[in-house]
Amino acid sequence: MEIKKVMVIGAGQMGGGIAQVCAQAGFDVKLNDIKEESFEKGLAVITKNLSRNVEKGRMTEDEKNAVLGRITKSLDLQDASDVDIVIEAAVENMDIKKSIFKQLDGIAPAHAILATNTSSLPITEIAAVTKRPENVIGMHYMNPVPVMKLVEIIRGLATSNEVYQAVEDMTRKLSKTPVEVNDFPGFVANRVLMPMINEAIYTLYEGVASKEAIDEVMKLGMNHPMGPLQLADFIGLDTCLYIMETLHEGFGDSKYRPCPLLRKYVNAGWLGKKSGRGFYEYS
Ligand SMILES: CC(=O)CC(=O)SCCNC(=O)CCNC(=O)[C@H](O)C(C)(C)COP(=O)(O)OP(=O)(O)OC[C@H]1O[C@@H](n2cnc3c(N)ncnc32)[C@H](O)[C@@H]1OP(=O)(O)O
Ligand SMILES: NC(=O)C1=CN([C@@H]2O[C@H](COP(=O)(O)OP(=O)(O)OC[C@H]3O[C@@H](n4cnc5c(N)ncnc54)[C@H](OP(=O)(O)O)[C@@H]3O)[C@@H](O)[C@H]2O)C=CC1
Repeated sequence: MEIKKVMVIGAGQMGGGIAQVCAQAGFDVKLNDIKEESFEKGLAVITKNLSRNVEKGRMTEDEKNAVLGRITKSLDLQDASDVDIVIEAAVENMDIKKSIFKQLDGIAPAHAILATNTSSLPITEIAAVTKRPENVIGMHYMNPVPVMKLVEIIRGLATSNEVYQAVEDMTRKLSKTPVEVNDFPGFVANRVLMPMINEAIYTLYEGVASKEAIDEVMKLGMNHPMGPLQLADFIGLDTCLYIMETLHEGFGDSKYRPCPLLRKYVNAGWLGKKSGRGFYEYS
């Protein structure tokens, strides 16, 4: 199965990054969002990232323009009618993802792979709303996508070997490293990472230390590139909360209960870096 044409759904921090790395690897990419404004915002970030590559001498102006030329705007899911793979990176909400996959199933060609960048939601449940569960798979990129090497590839219960292989081959073409995991809430990355972030939030909530001190301990003591609260802001506090809820509900174990402070911040609209305020403030 050869993949040439790609559609990415959601032009946010992840969708924009996925579109960028696909276009850089030579794939034709349709970048879809519900709002034109969100598409433009996503494209502006991609342009800025590519311009930085030009400034650093890693790419010529012509190469940058060629990459941008491979990305086209889409505001309509009907544009999936001629693609080989769709990579969905809309918001982390099961109802929204199910609605998108149901529609895509009626639009995308029969051979097309329907992949999701979900950070935690069960692939098998998303696949079940389609008539092609064998073509549905998790393709979980890490943030920031242009920098991070890992793609966690998650097989749903019915995912075919051929589809798994095609997604693994595509991952290598993007110069990233695939790691295969099975379909359990949070997969591996967020099963391990997110309880640590949630515990750091509890540590702040219970007054054990200041936010700066908690981040400093983990950066200097464990050599993490970012402290857990800074990382939570970077990921998006809404996404962190959705992931904790998925773990809590999926395993039914109280050890995954989201910290009330995390919920409070999300309810306040403090979503982290993307909204200008989370544990820290951003200008
Ligand atoms: C929630 C999920 O489902 C899964 C997840 O993604 S969890 C999150 C996983 N990601 C992480 O844990 C990231 C942790 N943080 C880091 O690795 C680093 O802090 C970082 C790579 C983000 C920044 O690195 P840094 O050394 O502090 O900063 P900086 O020197 O500015 O950047 C390093 C490089 O990354 C690039 N970069 C940084 N942020 C970027 C972004 N948002 N987009 C594109 N490129 C970026 C910079 O241009 C720079 O490139 P060069 O060295 O080639 O010039
Ligand atoms: N943040 C992270 O570190 C990581 C996130 N993920 C996953 O990637 C996905 C996206 O996260 P992220 O990029 O951070 O989120 P963002 O909030 O940055 O982006 C989501 C984008 O999807 C758009 N969108 C919402 N609903 C639809 C829809 N029905 N159709 C098309 N576009 C839609 C939003 O538009 P608008 O703004 O107009 O509502 C927004 O542009 C989530 O599933 C998340 O769990 C995976 C790995 C890491």
